[in-house]
Amino acid sequence: MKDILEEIVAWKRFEVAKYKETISEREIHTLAERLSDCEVPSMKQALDKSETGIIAEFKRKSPSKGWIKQGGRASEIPLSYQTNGASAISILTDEKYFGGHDDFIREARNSGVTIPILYKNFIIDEYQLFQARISGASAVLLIAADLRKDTCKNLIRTAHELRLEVLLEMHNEKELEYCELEPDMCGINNRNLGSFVTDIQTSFRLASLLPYDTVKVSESGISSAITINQLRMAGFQGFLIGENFMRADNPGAALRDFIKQTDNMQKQS
Ligand SMILES: O=C(O)c1ccccc1NCC(=O)[C@H](O)[C@H](O)COP(=O)(O)O
Repeated sequence: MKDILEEIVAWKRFEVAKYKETISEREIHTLAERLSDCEVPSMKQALDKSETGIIAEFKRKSPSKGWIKQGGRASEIPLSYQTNGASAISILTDEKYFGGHDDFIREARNSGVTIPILYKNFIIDEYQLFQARISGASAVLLIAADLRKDTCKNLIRTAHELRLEVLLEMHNEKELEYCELEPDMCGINNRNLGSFVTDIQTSFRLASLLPYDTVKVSESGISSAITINQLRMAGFQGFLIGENFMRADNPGAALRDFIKQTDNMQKQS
C-alpha cells in the first residue's frame, strides 16, 4: 500500500503538469525575472540572530488531523504571528491535503508581513520554485524522503539562482547524507511521514550528527516550552510549530503566551 508521502508526490506530478498548462514554464520564468530586484528577508539570518527561533506555521488542515482551522485567514493569522514574536512564518500552500494556496503568501505579504516566509509544499519540480518566488516567499522546503539526491542538488541550485533559501528536511540517519548538498538550513522532522508517528527524540538523536555550523531546525510535534529549551541546548536554532498554535482560538495570542513561557523557563535555568 502507498504511504501518504507517495500519494502526495504522485498528486504533485499531476498537479504541476496542470499548472504548466495554465501558466507555461516560459511565462513563469518571465514573471520571476520581473521580480529579480525584489528583496525578500533571509530566513537563515533571522533564525541565526533571533531570540525565539519560532517558525509559526499557518496550517489549516493536515493528512493526520483533518481540518484544524478551516476558516483560518491568511490575511490575519500570519500577521498576528509576526506581531507576537515569530522569527519566521511557514505557510502551507498545498491545496488538496493541507487546505493551502500560493495566494496565502501574497495575502500575508499584503497584510503587512515583512519577516521571512517559508513556502511549505512538496517540491518535486523546479516549476514549483518559480511559484514560490512569485508568491513572495523567502525560502522553500525540500524533503529528502521524496527526492533523489541529484534532483535535490539541482533544485537547491535553481532555488539559489532565484534567491530562495532552502530548508532541507530529513528524518533519519540515512537521509543525513543529503547534508553534503549544503542547504541553507537543515531540518529534522519529528514526524514520520509514512506512519504519522511524531517523536521529539528524533531531533535529539540526530542533532549531533548534523554539520556543526549549519542552522538547525526541529519540526513537528512541539507543544511545550520545556521542549524548546531542551532542543536549544541540543543545538537547534529554529522550531517549526503548526498545530499547537492553529488549534487555539487566537493563534497569535497562543504564540505570545508560549514565548513568555519559554522566556520564564530560560530565566529560571
Ligand atoms: O502534519 C501532517 O499530518 C503531515 C502529514 C504528511 C506530511 C506532512 C505533514 N506535515 C507537514 C509538517 O511538516 C508540519 O506541518 C510541520 O512540521 C508542523 O508540525 P506540527 O507542529 O506538528 O503541526
